[in-house]
Amino acid sequence: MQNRIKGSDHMCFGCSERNPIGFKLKFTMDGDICRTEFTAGEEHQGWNGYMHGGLIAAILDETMAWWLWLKDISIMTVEMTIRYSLGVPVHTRLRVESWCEEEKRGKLFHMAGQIILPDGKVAAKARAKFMKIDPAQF
Ligand SMILES: CCCCCCCC(=O)SCCNC(=O)CCNC(=O)[C@H](O)C(C)(C)COP(=O)(O)OP(=O)(O)OC[C@H]1O[C@@H](n2cnc3c(N)ncnc32)[C@H](O)[C@@H]1OP(=O)(O)O
Repeated sequence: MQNRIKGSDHMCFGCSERNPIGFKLKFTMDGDICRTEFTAGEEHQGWNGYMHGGLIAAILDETMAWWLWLKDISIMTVEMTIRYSLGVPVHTRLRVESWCEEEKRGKLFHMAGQIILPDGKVAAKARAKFMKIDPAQF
């Protein structure tokens, strides 16, 4: 899976440059925080003017996953909850960040992530568990 994710033929909805309908997110590690930025368009709406909640979940999922991928840890999401505190407006530059809260036996990672509006308010916060997997099995 690692090669498929990082190789030139991967089609990940979150991060592939080749996926025509994907987010095409790019990630950097800033100390122990994984960061990306995103601006939602009309096509990402749920309620008029606001981003769809399922797509917000996808961005948070991807950003938490990349904290682990950037450390060469192959994982899959096994659980996620999200607190949606504020609507996420379209056509607005969003900051997204993730971090690790706890690692259990090197196999289960308790992660967190959040979407921050330009005024610094947290619009959505996720907590999720990621399980280490053997990439050869996928
Ligand atoms: C660049 C990266 C982008 C990637 C995209 C972003 C990430 C994603 O969205 S991944 C896609 C969504 N996730 C999935 O499709 C995962 C589907 N799940 C699976 O395939 C399997 O459950 C898999 C492979 C992860 C684990 O299967 P398996 O090895 O059989 O695990 P299983 O035996 O059930 O559990 C192993 C251990 O973890 C524990 N566990 C499982 N789930 C949880 C959980 N949610 N919380 C706590 N513990 C858990 C089990 O209790 C068990 O514990 P123990 O070893 O002590 O008995």
